Amino acid sequence: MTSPRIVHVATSAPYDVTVGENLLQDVASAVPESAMRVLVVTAAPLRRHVDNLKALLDSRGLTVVIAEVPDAEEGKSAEVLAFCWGVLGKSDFTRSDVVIGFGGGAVTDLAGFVAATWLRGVGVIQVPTTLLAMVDAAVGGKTGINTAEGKNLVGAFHEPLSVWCDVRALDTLPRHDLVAGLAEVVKCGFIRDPEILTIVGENLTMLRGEGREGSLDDATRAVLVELITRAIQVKADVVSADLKESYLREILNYGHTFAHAIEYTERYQWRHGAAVSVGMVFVAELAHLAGKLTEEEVDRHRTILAGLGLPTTYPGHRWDALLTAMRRDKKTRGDLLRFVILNGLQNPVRLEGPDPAILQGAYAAVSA
Ligand SMILES: NC(=O)c1ccc[n+]([C@@H]2O[C@H](COP(=O)([O-])OP(=O)(O)OC[C@H]3O[C@@H](n4cnc5c(N)ncnc54)[C@H](O)[C@@H]3O)[C@@H](O)[C@H]2O)c1
Ligand SMILES: O=C(O)C(=O)C[C@@H](O)[C@H](O)[C@H](O)COP(=O)(O)O
Ligand SMILES: [Zn+2]
Repeated sequence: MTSPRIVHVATSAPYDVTVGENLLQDVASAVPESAMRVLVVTAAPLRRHVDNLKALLDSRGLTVVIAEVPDAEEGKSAEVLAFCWGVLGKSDFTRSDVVIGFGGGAVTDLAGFVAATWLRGVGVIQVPTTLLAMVDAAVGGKTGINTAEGKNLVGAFHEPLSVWCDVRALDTLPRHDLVAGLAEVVKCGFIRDPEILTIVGENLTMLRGEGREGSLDDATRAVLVELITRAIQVKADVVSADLKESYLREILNYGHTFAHAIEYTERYQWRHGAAVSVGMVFVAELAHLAGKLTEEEVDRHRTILAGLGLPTTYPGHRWDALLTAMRRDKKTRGDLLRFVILNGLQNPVRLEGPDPAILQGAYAAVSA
């Protein structure tokens, strides 16, 4: 890769997202001069990378505290949040100190919420290390945790100071996690950027990466850099126009009403991206039954997602549990379920209070 790609997020507190290689020195340099202490929130699989970052932060004379939290969704809990507050308190963190989120989307969601809540808000630098966190979770300032009742039910909008996507981190990412991240990339293709669908469609075998061992090859990395940059651009444009999700931002939730219900029902044993994949097929079917998408457009969802090796079906006979979870979705207003659907590709609209018969019909269409 020649030079890093930079996407600017033009909110009222603007920041840059950098996509490049070997960025740890840049991350260390991005900690503001005013900071004395840095809390790095991370999970066990990232230990080696974090040790390298710590050495760079140490050499800047910063006091570095590492909070290693339970991996994946287990880290997004009130107990783990309180653990991080305890670490910050015991280390005398002040408002000029900084949190770094170093890991997948679960870590960046938690780290962002730790920063949002400590002393009512300190700076956070996000260093996403999964594809999904690079293209989505670390960008846009949505932070939060899960509760016993559902996914992401508690959180805050708290934008990062900067975001650093080091694509070399993807060399150690398990193949199924890379593919899960592609679901959010494809989402950006369906809601806004058709070129994403073309690029993914032309490189399905390469992106699926069956039998791949070790580092990504240069060709795959180049395709990923293009897709990562495009997906971040979609998100940056949307959150720059509507940070707090008054309406437009809801389009980034395409497929998520059903997806979050799957994650909750499955006790978070499904990866978020895999659930989003099924969720997009569900809303595509819903849009078809509402007369907004053609059969061919629904098939395009299935072809591209299944072509990447992502799931497109979910077991039948779980409707009651799924519906209960969907009612807790943040787009719900009172008793009115609201879905983001497509009225033609790249034209997201809202479907409010759909007839229960078409909801059941869409479920039947994705049932295995
Ligand atoms: N805030 C937002 O806007 C937003 C957007 C999308 C998703 N999310 C959230 O993000 C989470 C999903 O994120 P995810 O898919 O990254 O899952 P994840 O954070 O659970 O990470 C998946 C696994 O990959 C490991 N890992 C991370 N980087 C690695 C690396 N470079 N090499 C090897 N292993 C590595 C993790 O430790 C974990 O075991 C969900 O909680 C979802 O709700 C938030
Ligand atoms: O940034 C957004 O806005 C999104 O909806 C992006 C989603 O991919 C992401 O999973 C987000 O965490 C969902 O948020 P929620 O508000 O539905 O919890
Ligand atoms: Zn998502």
